[in-house]
Amino acid sequence: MAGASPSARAEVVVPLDWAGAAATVSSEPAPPVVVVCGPKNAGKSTFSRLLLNLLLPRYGRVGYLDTDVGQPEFSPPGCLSFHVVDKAFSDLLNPSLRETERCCFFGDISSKRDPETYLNCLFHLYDYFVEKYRCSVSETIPLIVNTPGWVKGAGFDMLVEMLRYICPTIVVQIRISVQSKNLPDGMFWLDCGQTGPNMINIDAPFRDSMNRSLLIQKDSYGMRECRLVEYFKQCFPSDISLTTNKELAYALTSLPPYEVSISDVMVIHLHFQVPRSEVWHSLNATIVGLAISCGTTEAGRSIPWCVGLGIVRGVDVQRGILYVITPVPLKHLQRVDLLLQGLIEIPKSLLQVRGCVSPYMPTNVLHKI
Ligand SMILES: Nc1ncnc2c1ncn2[C@@H]1O[C@H](COP(=O)(O)OP(=O)(O)OP(=O)(O)O)[C@@H](O)[C@H]1O
Repeated sequence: MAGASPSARAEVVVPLDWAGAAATVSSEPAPPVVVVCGPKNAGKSTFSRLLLNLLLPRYGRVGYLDTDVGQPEFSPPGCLSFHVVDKAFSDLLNPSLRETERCCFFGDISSKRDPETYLNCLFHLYDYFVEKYRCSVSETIPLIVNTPGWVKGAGFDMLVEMLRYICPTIVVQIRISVQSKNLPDGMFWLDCGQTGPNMINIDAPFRDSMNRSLLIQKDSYGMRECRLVEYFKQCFPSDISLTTNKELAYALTSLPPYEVSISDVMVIHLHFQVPRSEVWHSLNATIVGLAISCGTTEAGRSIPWCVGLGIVRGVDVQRGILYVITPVPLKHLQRVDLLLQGLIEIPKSLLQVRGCVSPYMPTNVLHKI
């Protein structure tokens, strides 16, 4: 299939080396821990989906560690998450929201701003996987770790840290024809002489007539917006038709919000500081991570688990109440004691609806409740 043109992209292309790599991984004697890495848009997510579909019939359940905060596979933007998947992908080309087993809200679309916290979230999720799915033979499941496409500079350093921590049994590296954009060949994260995992190199799926990789650029901004729109659509039963963003914006406006007493929650600003007197106002018309505080782990980390996202659609400082819209079920919300504010914004398409004053702006937030 080398030489396939990207115009065929409505259907997944499975080059021979991809099929071979997936077959090798799925025939490993023990459930593998596979890290998929390579430059941006090389096909890491697509290959990971293909691999997951191949592992499922044998294992029944496959763990998936979603580490790309810009374009997560199963969660809204800003999250790192761990999933146990038991249903194959019917669409290999597009991500789909699924319930997470564990999620950390990093609150930004790139790890650049705070690599240390990013890595701590990732290690925390991996520790969870190991504790729950590697300690007892009967529970053991394979794991796919799809990594971000930032493979140079600090992005490379983070990938090295990630690989050293996870110690995968297989690394699948996707390479493109511009060698300078690829990761180094071989076990680049290990010191000389150390033994490592099985390495498999495959090529990006599309090539031009000169055999150069053709990368399909994605509309990352648009995809993030869609992700958030899809996420907040879950506030409504699936049989309610919300085909346009305008319909969704109206529906969100008329949805009775949860009332959260300010005294019951603590606010953590993840990537900036806010003067004490402005903390509550700063939440208005923002997306927050709804999280549950936890004690410090054995590894010395205290990263709260996030149960989902919410839109703070109003703040009544005098009554000490926040008004929050979220699709998170009440049983999980009852345990939430932290609001994590990052830099994930309400999609513009929900804020700037023609013929409708934005439901989230401060002057207009409370009177419809
Ligand atoms: N085998 C394939 N067949 C058809 N389309 C593909 C294939 N692989 C990738 N694509 C398309 O190429 C684009 C990039 O692929 P993908 O999202 O899998 O790359 P990625 O390496 O995960 O990107 P990122 O670095 O942004 O996470 C997507 O639009 C995807 O649908």
